[in-house]
Amino acid sequence: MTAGTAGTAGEKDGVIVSVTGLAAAYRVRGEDSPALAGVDLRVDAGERLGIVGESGSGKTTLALALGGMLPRSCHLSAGRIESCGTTVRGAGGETADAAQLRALRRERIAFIAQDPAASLDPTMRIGRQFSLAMRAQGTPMTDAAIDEALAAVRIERPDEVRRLYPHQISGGMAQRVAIAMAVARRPQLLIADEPTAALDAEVRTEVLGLIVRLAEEHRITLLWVSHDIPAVRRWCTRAVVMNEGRIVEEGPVGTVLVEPEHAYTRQLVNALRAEGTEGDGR
Ligand SMILES: Nc1ncnc2c1ncn2[C@@H]1O[C@H](COP(=O)(O)OP(=O)(O)OP(=O)(O)O)[C@@H](O)[C@H]1O
Ligand code: NI
Repeated sequence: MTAGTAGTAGEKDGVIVSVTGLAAAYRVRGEDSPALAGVDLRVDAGERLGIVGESGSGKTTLALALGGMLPRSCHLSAGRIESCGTTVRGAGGETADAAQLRALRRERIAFIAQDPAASLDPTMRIGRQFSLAMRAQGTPMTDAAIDEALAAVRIERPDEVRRLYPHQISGGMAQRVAIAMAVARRPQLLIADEPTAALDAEVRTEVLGLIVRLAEEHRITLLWVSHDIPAVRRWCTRAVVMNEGRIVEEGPVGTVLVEPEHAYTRQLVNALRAEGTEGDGR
């Protein structure tokens, strides 16, 4: 539905995301299964926000809602979402229209999903899909510029990689290509949902560091959904902890993920201490 009040609103200075009272549920076999139960979230320009919390706590649902990317089975029952100046959902339930959402996703938000293979077209050479994606958003890139973007994510011999199909490169390299494409679009907001879950530990650390470096370099606000608390602590500026569809704790990473107040967060952090996996931030 479109209403006069929805659409591209005058963005308040420096506020990239503003969510209030957001409630969402998935329709499963005719029953509503709640996923978000009243979420308030504000993200300012230049922040790197980590969203952590146990599986099923609503992280992905929240991330998708920001870009109006939820599947049809999920409906929003309350709340307001403003992303990069677009009212994705107004408080009265009015939503941005398809053209506004397309513009938002093409020009201002980029999404890096968990599975790199899924975000690349298996039938097209890397260079061609890179070039088509850039042309689609009205900022075409030369092959030389694409090579530069690939080199920036530490792909050696980018001119060769550009000529390959996705199945001819490793998962780690495919993920780097996906990151290079997302960053080349120069979005205001980059949403990464467990972008490295499919990678081994060594590559994961490198790729995460790359995303953060590129986000800083190009002043891209980063929203990063992760189970990796030490990595969020190392690379994000602020963290929110979700539990059962709510944000139960938020603040600077040095507080929330080191000396948490909430019992649930403390349990997460203590579990890491017991495993001995925290400490060096990897
Ligand atoms: N497509 C779907 N259909 C039905 N229910 C869903 C769907 N996607 C998510 N859910 C449910 O909504 C709730 C929130 O899920 P969500 O995927 O947002 O959690 P998450 O924090 O991202 O979990 P994870 O860490 O496992 O990715 C969960 O109860 C989940 O089972
Ligand atoms: Ni998820």
